[in-house]
Amino acid sequence: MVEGETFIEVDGVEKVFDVRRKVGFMRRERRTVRAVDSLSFTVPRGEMVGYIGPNGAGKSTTIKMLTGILTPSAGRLRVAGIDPSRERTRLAHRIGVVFGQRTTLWWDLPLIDSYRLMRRMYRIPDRRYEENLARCVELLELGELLDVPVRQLSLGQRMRGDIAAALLHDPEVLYLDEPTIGLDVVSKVKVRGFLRDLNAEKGTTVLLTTHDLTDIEQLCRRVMVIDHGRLMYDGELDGLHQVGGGAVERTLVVDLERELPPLEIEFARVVKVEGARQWLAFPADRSAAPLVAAIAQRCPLVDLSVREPDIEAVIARMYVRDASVPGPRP
Ligand SMILES: Nc1ncnc2c1ncn2[C@@H]1O[C@H](COP(=O)(O)OP(=O)(O)OP(=O)(O)O)[C@@H](O)[C@H]1O
Repeated sequence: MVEGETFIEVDGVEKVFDVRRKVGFMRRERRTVRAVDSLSFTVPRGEMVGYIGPNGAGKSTTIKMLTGILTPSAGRLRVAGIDPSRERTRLAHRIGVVFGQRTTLWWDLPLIDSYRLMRRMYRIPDRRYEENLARCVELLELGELLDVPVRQLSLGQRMRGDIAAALLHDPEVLYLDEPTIGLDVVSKVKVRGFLRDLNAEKGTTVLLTTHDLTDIEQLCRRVMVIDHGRLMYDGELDGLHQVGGGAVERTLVVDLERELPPLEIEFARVVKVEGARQWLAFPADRSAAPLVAAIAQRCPLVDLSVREPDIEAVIARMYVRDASVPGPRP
């Protein structure tokens, strides 16, 4: 398969769960949940795509079908030409998965022991294992952590350890489910930088699920939005920002040296004031730097932070959008 060729193919895929719920002492009610509904998209080899949506939208279910953990109720699914649920083991050698909220590492063992076990499980040739491990250790700064039991690692360290584990066998595609959840700013920057380099150097196809729009902004040109199991949007991130007729906003929170009336600054508006603290909303596609500079000219700043719009806010806007919004790609 060559670069640019379709690597992931999802065609009219559905996933319906049968759920039984206890409603009385003896009675159980049966109902079905359509977690994924008429889902179709393709991803070419080497692309990094954001896959976003509110809680319960169907993202994890999609990823589980792409890895072969779940079988679709209907439709056709192929990854590298393989039907995941039929040939899960064969596919496992070609994919890597990171679930941010769970670890694939052995909790009580030092990190390096998990890697050694994976080397055996995937039968990774010695040279490839050594090279990939060395690369991950260097770029993800794992050197000091290799002999530490996983349970003693911080969340950010553990996440970097998990990403390395998913890459030791050189997967052609990496599924990332919330890889930066709960990480501090420094760890987020490290993880994003690593993923960007991985994609650029190795051409790894990446499907990234996240609630953090900055992950998407910094890594993906294309974004797919899913809600109630259906694809609501598939296109450039910039297009998503315009959805709903107005750009999504970020918020600059400033602690001023003294209390002031709401600041009046071009392209920003004060949305809240509490003592010397003010919240200024500004378009998400503009830099905060000139805004900070303009405020600092009026009053010295004690502290500041920028809050990103969350995915829910972006999607909420999609429901009030006009008919001109681009729909799913053909
Ligand atoms: N094994 C299951 N049995 C029954 N219902 C399920 C199962 N797995 C998922 N669901 C339901 O399917 C829907 C989609 O769930 P899914 O976990 O795919 O959403 P998600 O977009 O990943 O959400 P989140 O952002 O909260 O992780 C939800 O209504 C969920 O309750």
